[in-house]
Amino acid sequence: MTDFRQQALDYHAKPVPGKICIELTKPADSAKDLALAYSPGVAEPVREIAADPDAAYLYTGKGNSVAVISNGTAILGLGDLGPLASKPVMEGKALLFKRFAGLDAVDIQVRHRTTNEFIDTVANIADTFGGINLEDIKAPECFEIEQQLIKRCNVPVFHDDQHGTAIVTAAGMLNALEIQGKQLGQVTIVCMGAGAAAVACMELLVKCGAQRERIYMLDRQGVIHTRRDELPAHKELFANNTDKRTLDDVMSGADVFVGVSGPDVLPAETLALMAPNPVVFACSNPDPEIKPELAHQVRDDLIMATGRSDYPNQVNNVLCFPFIFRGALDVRARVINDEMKIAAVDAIRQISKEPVPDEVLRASDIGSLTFGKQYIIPKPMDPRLCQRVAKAVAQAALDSGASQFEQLPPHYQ
Ligand SMILES: O=C([O-])CC(=O)C(=O)O
Ligand SMILES: [Mg+2]
Repeated sequence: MTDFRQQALDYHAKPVPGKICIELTKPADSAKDLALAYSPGVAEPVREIAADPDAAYLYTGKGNSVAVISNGTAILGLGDLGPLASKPVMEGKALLFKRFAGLDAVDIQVRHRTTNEFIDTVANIADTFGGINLEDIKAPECFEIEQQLIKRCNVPVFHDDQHGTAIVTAAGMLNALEIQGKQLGQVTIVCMGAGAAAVACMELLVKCGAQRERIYMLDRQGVIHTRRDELPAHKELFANNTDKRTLDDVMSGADVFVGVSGPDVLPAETLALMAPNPVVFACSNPDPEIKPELAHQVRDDLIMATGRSDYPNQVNNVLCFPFIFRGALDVRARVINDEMKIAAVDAIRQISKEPVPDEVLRASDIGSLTFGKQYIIPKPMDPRLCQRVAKAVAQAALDSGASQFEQLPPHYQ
């Protein structure tokens, strides 16, 4: 374990500190090159953009760029550790944007006093980028922040921990339930955690057919029910009219557990209470709500997923955010709407049901992968994700009127 810690630190420190850098896309060797790149040549695109802001997509990197913006108030499942401490995660997101979707992401950490100050900061720089990916911002502020920024920005704004996590969770859940022979509309769901990811996951599952009355959400005080006082608006949405109060109460006979809370909060004895053939998504990062080894010891009929890459079934927003932005930016969508999110769910689901390319098996160091309990969702390095998810998202943007384009760009046709 210490060895892994050192490896992780060395990975980040050597040979140069950090995980990303900037590269030039144009020659900059001769005096002529510099005259074009900088003064006087640069004045020409300046005039074009001043006359028509859309010209920025033609003459600058705007259309291929995403800002990854955090204030460090909910870094993974680690908590509120401040803006600067979130930088490795935000650089990590930039690494993933580039590696999986060819997008140039810039990580930005914002220090602020009030929520409005954060909103103003992001709104004031948004035009620089093709899209804004909000990351690791705690609830309940994240809801207000995202809603205000969607209103104020001309480019798509997407809170990854809400919607990226929700899209991947919904895709994995629908596939897992299909394998277990259950219907989303009939299952009882326990959601441990009531933060950004929890609320968004449950909302998207409801849009996909889950029944709100069969969802039990828990925060640190236990089950969120209708007789609790002074619930914030986002918890009110999932206040259940029930006498059940504890995790054990709601886990008895439950079909699904979704953990988006913190490490080791699901005891083995509680897992044992679930209905036959349960689905357990323990998605807290980096440490899940229950260790897969322990879960499998307790029962052999479950489908288990975590947010980590070192276990089967990684339910992590990396399967979504690079591709949803790729699709959205490719058709210059103004927003990322529900139609685009559902299109991403369907595309991710479908890929895992098809034969897996050899390069994915090699990269995962696995001999074979077939749709089943150990493989409910594609691997992040599957090249089909970029082609298929981005295309589905782009098409949904066109069909739903979120894009100003009339047809898909040629590389999708
Ligand atoms: O970074 C990850 O692995 C997933 C994520 O967004 C989070 O846990 O906040
Ligand atoms: Mg996150």
